[in-house]
Amino acid sequence: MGERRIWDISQPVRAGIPVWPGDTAYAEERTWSIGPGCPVTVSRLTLSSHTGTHADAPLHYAADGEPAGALDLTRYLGPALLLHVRPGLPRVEPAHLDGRVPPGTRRLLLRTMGSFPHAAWDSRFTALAAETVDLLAGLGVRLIGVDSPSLDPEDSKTLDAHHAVRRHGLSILEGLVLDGVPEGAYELIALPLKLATADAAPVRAILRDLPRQG
Ligand SMILES: Nc1ccccc1C(=O)C[C@H](N)C(=O)O
Ligand SMILES: [Zn+2]
Ligand SMILES: [Zn+2]
Repeated sequence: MGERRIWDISQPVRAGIPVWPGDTAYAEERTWSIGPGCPVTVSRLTLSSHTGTHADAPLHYAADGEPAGALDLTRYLGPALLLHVRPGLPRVEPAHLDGRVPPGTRRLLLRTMGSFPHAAWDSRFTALAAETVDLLAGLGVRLIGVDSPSLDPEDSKTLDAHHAVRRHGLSILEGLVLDGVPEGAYELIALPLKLATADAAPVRAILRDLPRQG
């Protein structure tokens, strides 16, 4: 039985990782370094709750929303469908997914980029129309994952897509790296760090090919 391929769909978190304009830059300082009388390397990490590939908690977009430590883990582990949409769209509209999401799809990942902008922040990322969130919830989708850094446009003040997610009680992954991953069905594993009271948490997101039938 061959090993099932693992697709690493996570951003490398490192000094200089592009972050949301004005957000906390990632920093890593050595608080201990291996040397005479010191057997270890230890680091202090400074980062935003939304650094890299992460899961939003409802607390991020609702003051009374649950924090990252309370997220339902079943959302972040299990069968998922990956679909590509044309790069450069301002928003994914219902028509872009017409007939492509089988009813009963629980986890839907959308690749909206031609290639992930690892080197620099790109403000022109693709958002989701609130109507698309409504459509997906109606089909049974319970987790939406995107390569974009947000479900809403960078300058949004109303967060229409996030609030549609809130209304339907859906889960969110943002900042996925989906370059080179073909459309299709996979097993998603992307468990949020148990940051008990935070508004979001980093994940190590991977896809695994499904077991061969028969
Ligand atoms: N750091 C921020 C500061 C202000 C407003 C948004 C952000 C975000 O990171 C967006 C977030 N990833 C989101 O879930 O939409
Ligand atoms: Zn976020
Ligand atoms: Zn978000």
